[in-house]
Amino acid sequence: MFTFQYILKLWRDAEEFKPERFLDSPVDFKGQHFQFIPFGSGRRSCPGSAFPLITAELALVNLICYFDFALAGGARPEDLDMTEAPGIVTPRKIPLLVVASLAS
Ligand code: HEM
Repeated sequence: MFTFQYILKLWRDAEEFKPERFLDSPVDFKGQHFQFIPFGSGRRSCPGSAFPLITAELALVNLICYFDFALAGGARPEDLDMTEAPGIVTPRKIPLLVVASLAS
């Protein structure tokens, strides 16, 4: 049974925003590594996973290409509170406020 406490043990500094933890990591999303299974695992895993992988990348690339982003109110990345709220899609407890401006 996956509990939040169990997941905290699987990741170092689990509650900190460290996307670089995935760089050069053997952990991937394809259902073999149970600490990270966004599309489930096994025979009932998501058959549609290819679609969001491509479209999410496309959307993200377009946002990064056309906008500059800054944290609202001059907040610093290291001060972000990454606490999660309960829910099916694991929302943030405190909303992330960013200011987007057209890239120069
Ligand atoms: C970011 C997008 C998506 C995420 C995170 C996601 C995630 C998941 C997860 C976690 C499951 C349950 C797997 C399990 O029970 O072990 C699932 C099942 C499923 N997903 Fe997705 N999914 C996404 C998009 C899609 C899309 C775009 C489609 C179809 C075009 C799709 C079709 C399905 C179907 C049919 C199942 C049921 C599979 C079964 O029970 O055999 N999903 N998905």
